Amino acid sequence: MKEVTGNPLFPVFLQLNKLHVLLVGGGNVGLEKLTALLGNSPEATVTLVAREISTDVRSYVADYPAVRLRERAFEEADLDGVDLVVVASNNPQLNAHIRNECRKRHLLINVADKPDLCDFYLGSVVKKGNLKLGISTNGKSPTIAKRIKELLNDALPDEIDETLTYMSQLRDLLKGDFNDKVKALNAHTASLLASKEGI
Ligand SMILES: C[C@@]1(CC(=O)O)C2=NC(=C\c3[nH]c(c(CCC(=O)O)c3CC(=O)O)Cc3[nH]c(c(CC(=O)O)c3CCC(=O)O)/C=C3\N/C(=C\2)[C@@H](CCC(=O)O)[C@]3(C)CC(=O)O)/[C@H]1CCC(=O)O
Ligand SMILES: NC(=O)c1ccc[n+]([C@@H]2O[C@H](COP(=O)([O-])OP(=O)(O)OC[C@H]3O[C@@H](n4cnc5c(N)ncnc54)[C@H](O)[C@@H]3O)[C@@H](O)[C@H]2O)c1
Repeated sequence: MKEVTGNPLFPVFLQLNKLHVLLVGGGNVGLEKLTALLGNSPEATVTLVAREISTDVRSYVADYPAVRLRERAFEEADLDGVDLVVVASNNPQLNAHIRNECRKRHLLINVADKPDLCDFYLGSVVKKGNLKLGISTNGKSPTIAKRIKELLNDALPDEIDETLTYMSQLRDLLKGDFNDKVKALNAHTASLLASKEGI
């Protein structure tokens, strides 16, 4: 069916542990974005460039050896060799400049709190072991995204990760062709929606 609601966002889950992220800005918002990146992908390579890097950022990255700090102004060469760009500076002209440079290089960019300058948004994240849910409100209300995260965090049992591990083992054990496997896996999980306890 054709999308008619005016929400064009396409969700993906990036293997950030294999990618190099440039983060520009080392203040409060820079720290928020850094926490979001490394909280999900502790092994991500992140280069943080900022004129001033806060002490909070410095103490946070102490546990992340793959983070490189560069305390200086942004330079265009910072975009060389990176896969993704996140900007959290307090300088609107700089934000717009980096956004334009990224467009020329076909690099995807997020400018914190500036939806018009973003190719992608960060989402609210629910994590239960191998289960990860990304929540977006299409930029309408990050506060509601946060509330939905809290709601789902409480609603989903922690044991769901055991179920995922069990299902993964079961999949490896199943014989037969692809269709038979899918049927068996569906049969095993058919009752899960019936009760929350079942998960
Ligand atoms: C999910 C999360 C991830 C993260 O930031 O890591 C995130 N914002 C979070 C929180 C949050 N941000 C703001 C508040 C204050 C309350 C409020 O203003 O609503 C709160 C709530 C709080 O902190 O309690 C301020 C704010 N944010 C944006 C604007 C501009 C605008 O809306 O126009 C303004 C106003 C700035 C101003 O007034 O100047 C824009 C964006 N923020 C997004 C993501 C993207 C859309 C995500 C979506 O579709 O839902 C988008 C479009 C771009 C982006 O930044 O990626 C994180 C959830 C934290 C969690 O899960 O706990
Ligand atoms: N702090 C918040 O909660 C909040 C909320 C909503 C919006 N914002 C907006 O987000 C932006 C960032 O907020 P913040 O609190 O992190 O600001 P901040 O002043 O703490 O940090 C800004 C960072 O940008 C860096 N920077 C500035 N010019 C630079 C350059 N040319 N090259 C490299 N780095 C440069 C600074 O050195 C600093 O590290 C601001 O525009 C602010 O208005 C902040």
